[in-house]
Amino acid sequence: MEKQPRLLASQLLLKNSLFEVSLNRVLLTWKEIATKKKRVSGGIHHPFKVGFCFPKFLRRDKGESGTSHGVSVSEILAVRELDVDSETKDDGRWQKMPQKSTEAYPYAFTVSYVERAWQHRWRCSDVTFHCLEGALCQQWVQTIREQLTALTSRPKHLLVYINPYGGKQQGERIYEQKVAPLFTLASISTHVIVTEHANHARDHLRTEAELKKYDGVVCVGGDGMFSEMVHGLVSRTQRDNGVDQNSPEEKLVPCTLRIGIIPAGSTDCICYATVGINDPVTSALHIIVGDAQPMDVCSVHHNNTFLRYSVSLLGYGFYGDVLADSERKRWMGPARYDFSGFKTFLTHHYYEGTVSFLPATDILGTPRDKTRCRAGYHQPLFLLPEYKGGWRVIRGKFLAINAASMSCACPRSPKGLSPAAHLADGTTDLILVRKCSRFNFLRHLLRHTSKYDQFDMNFVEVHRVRRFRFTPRYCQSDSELDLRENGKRLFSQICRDHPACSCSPAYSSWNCDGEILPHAAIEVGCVTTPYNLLCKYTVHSESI
Ligand SMILES: CCCCCCCCCCCCC/C=C/[C@@H](O)[C@H](CO)NC(=O)CCCCCCCCCCCCCCC
Ligand SMILES: Nc1ncnc2c1ncn2[C@@H]1O[C@H](COP(=O)(O)OP(=O)(O)OP(=O)(O)O)[C@@H](O)[C@H]1O
Ligand SMILES: [Ca+2]
Repeated sequence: MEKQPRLLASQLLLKNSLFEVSLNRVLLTWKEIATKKKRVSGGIHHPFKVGFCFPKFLRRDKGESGTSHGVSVSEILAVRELDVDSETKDDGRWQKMPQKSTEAYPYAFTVSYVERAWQHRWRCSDVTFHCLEGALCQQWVQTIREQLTALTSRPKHLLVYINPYGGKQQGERIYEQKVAPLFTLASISTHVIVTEHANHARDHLRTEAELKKYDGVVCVGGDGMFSEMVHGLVSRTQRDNGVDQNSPEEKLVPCTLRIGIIPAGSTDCICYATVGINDPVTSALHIIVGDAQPMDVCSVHHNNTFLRYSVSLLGYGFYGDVLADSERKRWMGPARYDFSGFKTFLTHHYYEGTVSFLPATDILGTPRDKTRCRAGYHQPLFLLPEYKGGWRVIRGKFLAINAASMSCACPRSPKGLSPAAHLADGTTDLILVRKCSRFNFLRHLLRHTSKYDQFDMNFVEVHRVRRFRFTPRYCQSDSELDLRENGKRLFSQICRDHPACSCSPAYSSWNCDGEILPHAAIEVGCVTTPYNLLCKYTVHSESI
């Protein structure tokens, strides 16, 4: 790294030890100055004692002159002057300073910063430096504040929507107890809306919200809430730019606001697959430091009519049936998916139809790669010079047809439905699971929870695609495809007509990021758009 000119350097007291503290445009570092007489009790205050990974750029070396630490300026959350008198009043957190030290260093300031903890978790940590003079203390506070103000990617005003009914119905509590205090610490002003009904956030964003006042929007909830935000923002942007959403060929205009997710849902796959963990504090800290990550958005059409956008899973067959069944059991909370998953596994329905897809031949990388794409760990993608290939058509009987635009990693399956899917490459991984025995399907499902390859089975195939279409076999006319009206009627008719069909219904439903689509025949196009999530790392993908 290029050597940066020093902005400030002083000898300051940290707990009972003297440190050489230095600030440049990139790093704040503090290094213990060796003294003959070592401090007797308490140990120096250092936040990384208990085996944590170090923050970005942080080093802790123990050379001749003692321990040294560093934190990236981009991961400093706040700095504030401290009332030393109140600090030394024992609040259980700070130890009383020896009389000699407080007398000599009566001024202090505290720096709050991101500490990288275990398994992708981030935590907020504090370090307090004591100064000899008030002017020096103020100079440090002012200089660090100036550095933070210069970080233009950080949000200052956020519009927050809380779904009080998502997941375990803890959205409001999670926000008030874990997130709001961090936003206050980082001087972020918020306008908070607790939603009163489904689609409240979507409609407010689409029509009413004064978006100019905000640097980003935040949803506290699950994948369904995130989907509401995407629909509200994307629809508004297309309307404002005269883009016809009903045309499958139209290019989406990216919107300028970023969306942050505070996970408080049942699956939280969008948060988990991007950040690596579904942890509200981690997400809040990513939002504060202004991290961003573009992501793929698939638009789903039926007969030249726009249905929905999808950013994670479009699933027909197994995941569609699990969702349809689980919606009636919302009262069970997140456990509804396990219950309906078990039930759907036992019913073992397959669905006949035709899948046509346009393979993504102009990129390197396949769904069978061993690489993992999370924000911050992005594998660079390369454009191949020439685009070749046309549509491919596969007919068959499928237990599941899944299109994963990202890995879809979640606590149930930490590697996800398609572990090597990229976040922002304009493709989706199309996974076809053909009719097989219950035992084999169970083996396939179990592999989502282990290191074994779920695609390495002769009834499973996976293709990285730019577009795909699905037409169910018993699709007689387009008007007939309103599932809610015709699904049941067709089911009984087909069972009468095809006694060997094991009573599999003609249609399943599409699970589109946790919402049921009203049609079985769909056309899907995938594009990369900079709908940045605020809760991500800063590294941008080489998106196409
Ligand atoms: C035997 C254990 C096998 C476990 C296999 C686990 C694979 C789990 C893969 C999860 C993929 C989630 C994709 C994300 C979808 C989200 O856009 C959506 C909205 O939040 N969530 C769901 O649709 C929620 C979908 C939830 C699906 C849960 C499926 C549970 C299957 C349980 C099968 C039990 C068989 C037991 C036989 C003895
Ligand atoms: N105030 C509300 N009352 C009822 N439903 C709401 C309200 N606000 C939002 N919703 C709807 O609740 C549904 C579920 O929300 P959410 O995605 O937050 O939780 P989840 O379904 O439990 O989690 P996941 O999607 O991660 O599985 C969404 O479809 C959303 O439209
Ligand atoms: Ca993708």
